[in-house]
Amino acid sequence: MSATGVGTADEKLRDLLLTHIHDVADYPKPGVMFKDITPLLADATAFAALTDELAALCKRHGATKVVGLEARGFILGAPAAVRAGLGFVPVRKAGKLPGATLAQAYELEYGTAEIEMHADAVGPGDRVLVIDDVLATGGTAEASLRLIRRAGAEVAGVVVLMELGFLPGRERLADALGDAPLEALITV
Ligand SMILES: O=P(O)(O)OC[C@H]1O[C@H](OP(=O)(O)OP(=O)(O)O)[C@H](O)[C@@H]1O
Ligand SMILES: Nc1ncnc2[nH]cnc12
Repeated sequence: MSATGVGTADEKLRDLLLTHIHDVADYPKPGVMFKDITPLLADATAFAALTDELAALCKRHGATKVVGLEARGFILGAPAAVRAGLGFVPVRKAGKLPGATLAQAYELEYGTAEIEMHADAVGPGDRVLVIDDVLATGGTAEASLRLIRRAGAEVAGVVVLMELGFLPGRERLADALGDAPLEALITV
């Protein structure tokens, strides 16, 4: 699906999801149109439909584990993992995990950030699907793929609820993805 497409969800699901994602102008900074998923989370029908779709994608992509990206990726990834019968692995912002970690720094629009994963959370034999709510610049997802590969696991793909198609996230992710798919349920 190209960045200008509508995403991989069918029309009925797309409409249900879009109805429950609210645009908030100038949050957290002037010029940003924030995509607020809290109305979707608060609607049992929409949240269940999203969880079912994400769980189906876990199975379709042959995942053995789900990685969720702090914090909204936890909210979407954890129920999908449970529904798919898979374990869930949190990738956290630096300094939040108690065990031995792998850390990966990445470039933000301005400055840098760092995420971490427990070093033994995934490994050889695992096929890991990354789930998050939004793909924007792609920096967070790209760094997560590097962590997964550094831990010795295979990347099954990246699934996001929403891709901001006017930003170059897909292009930024391309090298780290290799042959693995990037699937956005909705592209705006
Ligand atoms: O593609 P990128 O430019 O990397 O941006 C996407 C990331 O930004 C948001 O997370 P944020 O860091 O705001 O954290 P939160 O989920 O804790 O609010 C979003 O949930 C993604 O994880
Ligand atoms: N516009 C946006 N809305 C919600 N989450 C985001 N993460 C990065 N950009 C975002």
